[in-house]
Amino acid sequence: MAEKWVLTVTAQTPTNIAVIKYWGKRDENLILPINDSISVTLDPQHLCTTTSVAVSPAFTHDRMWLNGKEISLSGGRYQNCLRELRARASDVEDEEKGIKIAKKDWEKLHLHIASYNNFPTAAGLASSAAGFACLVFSLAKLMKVKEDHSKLSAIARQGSGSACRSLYGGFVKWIMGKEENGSDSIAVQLADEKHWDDLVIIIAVLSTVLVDIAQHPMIGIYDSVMNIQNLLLASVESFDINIEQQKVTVKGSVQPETVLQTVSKSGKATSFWEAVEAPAAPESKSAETLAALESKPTETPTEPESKHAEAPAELESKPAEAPIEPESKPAETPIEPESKPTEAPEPESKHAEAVGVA
Ligand SMILES: Nc1ncnc2c1ncn2[C@@H]1O[C@H](COP(=O)(O)OP(=O)(O)OP(=O)(O)O)[C@@H](O)[C@H]1O
Ligand SMILES: C[C@@](O)(CCOP(=O)(O)OP(=O)(O)O)CC(=O)O
Repeated sequence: MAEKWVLTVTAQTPTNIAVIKYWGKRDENLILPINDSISVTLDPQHLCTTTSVAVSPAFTHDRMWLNGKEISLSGGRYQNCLRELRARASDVEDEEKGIKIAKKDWEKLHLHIASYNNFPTAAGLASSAAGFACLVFSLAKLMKVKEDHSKLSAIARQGSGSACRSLYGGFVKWIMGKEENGSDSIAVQLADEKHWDDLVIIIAVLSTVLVDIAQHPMIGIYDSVMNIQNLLLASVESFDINIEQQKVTVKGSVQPETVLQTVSKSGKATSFWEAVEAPAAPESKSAETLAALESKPTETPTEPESKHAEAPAELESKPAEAPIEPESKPAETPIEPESKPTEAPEPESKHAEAVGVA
C-alpha cells in the first residue's frame, strides 16, 4: 500500500431543536431514551457542523480536532460510533489515484477528523447533535457504509441521543424503541423541510463585543461610549471602559458591525480589536464563516431562520493526495499525513476572537 495518499470526505450537518424533548435515558451506554421525541432540523446555512474525515496509511492513530483544538477520541461515545462504522465499512477503490482499501483494512487504518461548529459548542444549541450526526455521516461516506439513514441514525444516537434526529431535514421523530440492543431506537422523518416552509426559528445569543476607541482631542472615550449607547439604546446592556488600553467592552445583543459603524459616524478612528487566537477550520470557506462568527458573535443568532434544508449534505468526497498544505487550508492540518502524532495542529492566529473599534 502506498504511504502517501489521503482519502477525504467533507460533510455538513445542521443541528436540531426539540419541540417534544428527549429527557432521560433507560440505557446510558447505548443512549436509549425513555420517551419518543420530535424535533425540527435547522437550515444548515445557519447553524451547522462541518466535518472533514480522512484516512491514510501514514496516520498512526485516530485523532480528532474540534473547533481547531485536538480532543480525545477515547470516550465511549466516539468509540461506539467508530466501532459501529468500521464494522460496516466496504471495499473502497479510486483507480485514478491508485487507492485501494479492502473492507478488512479499515480495522487497521487510522482516521483524522476535523470538525467545526459555526455556532457555540456545549452551550445548549445541540452541538453534539450536529456534531455526531456529521461525524457518522461523513465517516459512512468515507468508508462506503451501505446503510440507510435510519441505521446511521442508530449509530449517531450512540454519540449523542439528539444526533439521530439531525440525519433528516424537516420534522423528525426519534422513536424510543423497545429492543435492549437499541436497534429499533431510530429517527424517522415526519415531514420534510418544505412542509412548513415559512416557519422561522430565532435563536438569540447574547455576546460580548470588544471595542477599541482611539482618544481624540475633542471627544473623549466616554462620549463615544454614550454615542453607542444612545444609538443602540435597549440592545446595549452594559459597558466596561479601559481608558489605558482604549478598549471598550460592550455587552448586549448588539451587532459588532453596527457598533463599528455607529462609532465611525462620530468621527472617531474605529477598528475591531486585533486577533487573539482562533482555531483552524475544516476548509477555507468554513474558516471564513468561523472567523465571521467568532469575531462577530452577535451575528450568529440574528438569522437562524429555519428554511429546513435537507440534512445532511456531503460537500466533497474527492480523494486528496498528501501532503495537504495546512497554511492555505487550515482545516486540513489534522489530515496531513506527515503531521507528527504528538503535535496538535497550530490554530490559525489571524482571526479575531473578540471584536473592537479604534
Ligand atoms: N462537531 C462536533 N463533532 C463531534 N463532537 C462534537 C461536536 N460538537 C460537539 N461535540 C461533542 O458534544 C459535546 C457537547 O455536547 P453538550 O450536550 O454538552 O452540548 P450541546 O449539545 O451543545 O448542548 P445541549 O445538549 O445542551 O443542547 C462536546 O463536548 C463534544 O464532545
Ligand atoms: C434537552 C435536549 O436538548 C436533550 C439534548 O441531549 P443530548 O442529545 O445532548 O444528550 P446526550 O444524549 O446525553 O448526548 C432535548 C432534546 O434535544 O430532545
